Amino acid sequence: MEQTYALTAYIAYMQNTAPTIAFAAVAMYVIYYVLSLAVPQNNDGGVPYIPVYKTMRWMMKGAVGRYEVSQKLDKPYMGDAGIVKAWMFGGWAYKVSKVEYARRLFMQTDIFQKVEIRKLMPHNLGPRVTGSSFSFENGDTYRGHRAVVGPAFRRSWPTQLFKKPLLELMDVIEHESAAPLDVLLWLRRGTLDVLGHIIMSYNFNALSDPDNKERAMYDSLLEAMLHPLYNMFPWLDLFATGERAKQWEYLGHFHKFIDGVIDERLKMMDGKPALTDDQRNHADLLTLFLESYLQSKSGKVLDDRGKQVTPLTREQLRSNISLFYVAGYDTTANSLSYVMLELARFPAIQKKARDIAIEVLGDRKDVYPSDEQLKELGYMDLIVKETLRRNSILAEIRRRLGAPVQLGPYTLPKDAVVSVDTWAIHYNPDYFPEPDKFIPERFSEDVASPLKSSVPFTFTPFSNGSRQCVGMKFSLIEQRIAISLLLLRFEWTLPDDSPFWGSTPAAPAGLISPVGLKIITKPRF
Ligand code: HEM
Repeated sequence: MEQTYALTAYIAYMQNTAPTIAFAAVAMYVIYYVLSLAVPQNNDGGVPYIPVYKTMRWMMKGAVGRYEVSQKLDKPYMGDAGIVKAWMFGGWAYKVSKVEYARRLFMQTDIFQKVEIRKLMPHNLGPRVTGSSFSFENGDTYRGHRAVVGPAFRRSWPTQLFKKPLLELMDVIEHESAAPLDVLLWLRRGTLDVLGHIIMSYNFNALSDPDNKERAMYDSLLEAMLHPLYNMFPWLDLFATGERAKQWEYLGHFHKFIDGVIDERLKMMDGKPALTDDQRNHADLLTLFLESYLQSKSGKVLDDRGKQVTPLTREQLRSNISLFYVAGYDTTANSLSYVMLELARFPAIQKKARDIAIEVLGDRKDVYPSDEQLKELGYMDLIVKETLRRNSILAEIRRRLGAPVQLGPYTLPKDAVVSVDTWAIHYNPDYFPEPDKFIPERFSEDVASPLKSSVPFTFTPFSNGSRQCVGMKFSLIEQRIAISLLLLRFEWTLPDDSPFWGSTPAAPAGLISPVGLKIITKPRF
């Protein structure tokens, strides 16, 4: 009887206290976890670090601007070390701002390897979009992808390829010019229509049909990929609900959509004779990519070391096409938005550029550059370069260490994630004198140009070395044409009360874009 009583008392005691014990255990674990985040292990020789709560606070601030983050958060912690570590992708990652460290990251590709982001964040939605595509592979797998994907980008880019969507963009901007233009919105739609056309002759109708389902899904997916909170704590995707759960569904739709286009094109191309040079000049990227894929199936494609390439799987074909969209869409739209912003802030440079466009193309509404005329519009490239120096779209160019690396007094451990901090370098007065000034001529080939930048590996909006952006030429040509047309068709300025006169609100990380930018556009004809 006594024993039964003791047992009942013990069970009652446990029932009352078990939740408390469990809660205490969880709380202790959380405290331990937070502390372990806050103080990184010193296994690198004492690289300075940014406390987690500070990074979190800045990430949660919304559109504060990358310049502010760089100057007020990164710079003070980095000091003279030229390196700092901060919490990202669920762990501590390094950022470097010394040109010597950056040079090694770009050139020593055997050690500074591309981050295979699917392995780093296995539960996260972002890496599923671009899957096993060549941007996230290393070694032989990368070489195989590159051999098949490369020819689609190593081609001429006739101006006619861009004509229809870019002229449509100008007409839409004219139509919208009664009120200040939501620059990012319309340039994103315009560049998506260019991309759809050039990648796989698909018309998203992003300019003419704002409700297009594919575009809306695709925009939402991109937003999901770059969400700072999910990139800081990737495991949150295990508990995706609401909008995030919907974005997981969009991923399935998007993959199915790309698969459908590939199937149809393969059916059309399989067994057909090889393309002529003229057909190749006017073909879309998908055609060139699949031509090369079909050749790899007959064992005709060799990588840069002369090794026969294993044909890509269907999933890899789809992943590479998805990558072209992800890599080429917002990057160019954001860059063009910043060009409009900088030329609004600096009307004398806008006028100089317009005079050049008029001299080359004539002062009429209905002009469009020929391939020959495009060569004479090189000043637009200087504007794009200076714009990208001041507003680098990819704030960080990231690698993972295949072996321990000595950088100055520090030894970074194998597997550490290291990135080049483009904003810190682009605003360093040792590399770019008077960095706050907007001076396109610093990128001129003329040695007498003022404040010329001449230190190698310091201007890297498109990265550097063998992993430099493959779409750079394509993007520069698209921007050269778009800027010339904008200058001919419009004059533009910032509203008097625009916050962009004094600062540049933008997302603090990920792809940098001028959030909320409005510009007054005045048609010239
Ligand atoms: C202003 C526009 C653009 C900017 C600023 C930009 C910037 C970059 C940067 C910084 C990289 C990273 C390379 C690295 O990790 O070292 C990259 C890679 C890449 N970009 Fe671009 N990009 C732009 C436009 C485009 C366009 C239009 C396309 C294609 C349609 C494109 C396709 C790619 C691809 C496929 C890669 C992966 C290359 C590799 O991993 O080897 N990009 N880009």
